[in-house]
Amino acid sequence: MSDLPSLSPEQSAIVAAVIKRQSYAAHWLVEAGAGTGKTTVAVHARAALGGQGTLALTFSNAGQLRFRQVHERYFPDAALARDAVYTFDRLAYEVLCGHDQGVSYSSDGYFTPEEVRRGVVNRTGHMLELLAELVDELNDPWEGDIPAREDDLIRHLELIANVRVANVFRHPSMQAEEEFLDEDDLEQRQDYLASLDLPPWFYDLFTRFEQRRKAAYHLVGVEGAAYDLAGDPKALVRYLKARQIHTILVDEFHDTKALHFDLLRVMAGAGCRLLLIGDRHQDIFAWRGLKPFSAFEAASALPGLEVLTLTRSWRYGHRIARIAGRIVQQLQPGAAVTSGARTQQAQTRNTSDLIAWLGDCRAQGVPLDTHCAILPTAADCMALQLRLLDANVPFKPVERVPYVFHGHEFRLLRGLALLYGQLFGRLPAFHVNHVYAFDLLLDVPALYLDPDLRDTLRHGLGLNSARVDGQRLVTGDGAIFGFAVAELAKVLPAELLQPQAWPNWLGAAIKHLQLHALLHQRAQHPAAGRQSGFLLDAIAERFGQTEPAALLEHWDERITRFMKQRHAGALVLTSVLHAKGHEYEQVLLPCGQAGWRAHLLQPTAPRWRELYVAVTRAKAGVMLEIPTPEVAEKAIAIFGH
Ligand SMILES: Nc1ncnc2c1ncn2[C@@H]1O[C@H](COP(=O)(O)OP(=O)(O)OP(=O)(O)O)[C@@H](O)[C@H]1O
Repeated sequence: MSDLPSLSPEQSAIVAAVIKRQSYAAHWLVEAGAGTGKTTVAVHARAALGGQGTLALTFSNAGQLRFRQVHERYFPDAALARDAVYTFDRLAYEVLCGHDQGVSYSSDGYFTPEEVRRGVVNRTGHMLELLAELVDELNDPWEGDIPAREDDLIRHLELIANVRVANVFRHPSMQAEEEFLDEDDLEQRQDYLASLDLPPWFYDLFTRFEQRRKAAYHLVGVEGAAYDLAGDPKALVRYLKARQIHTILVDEFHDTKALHFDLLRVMAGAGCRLLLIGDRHQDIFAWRGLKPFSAFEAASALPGLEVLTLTRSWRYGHRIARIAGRIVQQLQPGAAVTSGARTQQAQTRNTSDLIAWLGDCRAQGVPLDTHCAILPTAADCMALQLRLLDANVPFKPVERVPYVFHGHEFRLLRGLALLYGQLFGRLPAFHVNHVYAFDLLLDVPALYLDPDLRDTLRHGLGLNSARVDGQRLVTGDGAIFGFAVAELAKVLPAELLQPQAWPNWLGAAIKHLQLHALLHQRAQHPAAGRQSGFLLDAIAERFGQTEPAALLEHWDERITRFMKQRHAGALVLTSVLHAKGHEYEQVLLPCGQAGWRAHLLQPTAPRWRELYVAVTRAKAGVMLEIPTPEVAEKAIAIFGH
């Protein structure tokens, strides 16, 4: 007998509604809290419809994977076809490339299978080349306003992707040609870009990049293909008709942005019924370049919409449900609450010092791999790693959260320690990591480094060589490296050439080289920029305690030891964005400078939503760190005593 849980009556009622209604005008919106079984219901609805003619869509790859996993769990004998569940972008790619059946659905047929085979579709590498050329041209008359190193270009591509999904540049005022705009119009356009945290040069970059990409006959690649499909809606209609698709299931509906909703409108217009499933309080995307968009409001205008709900969480019991409920009330007073089973064991605990508590667990041999520390940003995760390293607690960052010693903050400071050694002491023994740090320093704008000199230094160190398996073959030569550092030291601002004690010099260098501003500018969104600045300060504080040459040797030895010692019982570490869609036995919420402190002390709607997502990942327990009475006062209102 299967030990799988059967659907609850309210879950079954949704599945029944979807299969009973025959009207093509009808759509359903299932608005339900975290852990209520939204994905589970979507999977069952698909199965009940027989699979044929049904297409499931998610926003993220993680969501698509989760849909497949739940399907496999419940229906192990009915393998899910490749084209049964797609992300919006993957669907668009399939439609525009006619990949499956050798058919081109596109109106002008510009992506035939033959062309796809010949590689007209861009990989990120092509896009970067195109962008690098463009930035080079645009930068000439503007004296290099647009940052141009490779990781800057990658970030520009991300920004371009964000404004695509927000449909920012499909707005008529954005499309008008510059020469037809008067000064007021231009000013409005700039204000609008600034309101999305986009730099003034972004308009030119985006529009020209899109023109070139299209002229070069290139599709965006899978990521971002939805943008091209929205410009070619008939292709989508042809695809739906050819495959006789009549029902679209959208899981993670809360992540649907303006662009995706445009595609849903096209699908509804083509006669498809939509089943939209989401939790409005889990909408936590707030990247640069995204304008606010409520998928739920947009859905409410669909003709023949029936709104359904799920009221009980199956992930966690009543205690965690109560915390989640209090957060929801902050966001939407009077909103229906999601309940949790009274019988389900769930603990909500707190501690004044999470790291000390973890250290105790470790000392007692308690494995920590069922515990996941969730933090607001990746920079927060990296700052927490410093505390964990200090306390010798093993940890494992998951998804795309980097190790702190691979981050820009750490590398920039390593670079400063090298410069100090060169100027006033001795250069530490050569280590290849020094070269990566040096590479970042070369691009600090406040150094005003001559581009030719920068190129020569990079070339000497192998930093311009081609990548092999994502890595460059840098030159591991201490003599060349010493020469490069000496050259860079010569162009430092005068204030930094005066001898000063190490920690004071470090502080002065951070200030004169405007590293906080640099990190802010590099971050994907303002909160991440702030946290990145805090992280820089936290590392600087530790670096300031040891003389530079010994400092780097000490850290390299420490890092090597840590990497060797990682083992299965390590604490999982992730950011709230990456935790979405996942569940963990125990969720830990650190509240130091890196953590949820600002969310509790200065809450805003986006912060409440992030806290809600973090809390609702827990199956069996939530532990909150309460380091100060000030935090305690606010925390009690939400987390109880
Ligand atoms: N009827 C049920 N009986 C028992 N467990 C269930 C039931 N429905 C769902 N679950 C379990 O509850 C948990 C949450 O389910 P699911 O992931 O489908 O919820 P969700 O609403 O999509 O979550 P999220 O809001 O995080 O996206 C899973 O562990 C799932 O197996």
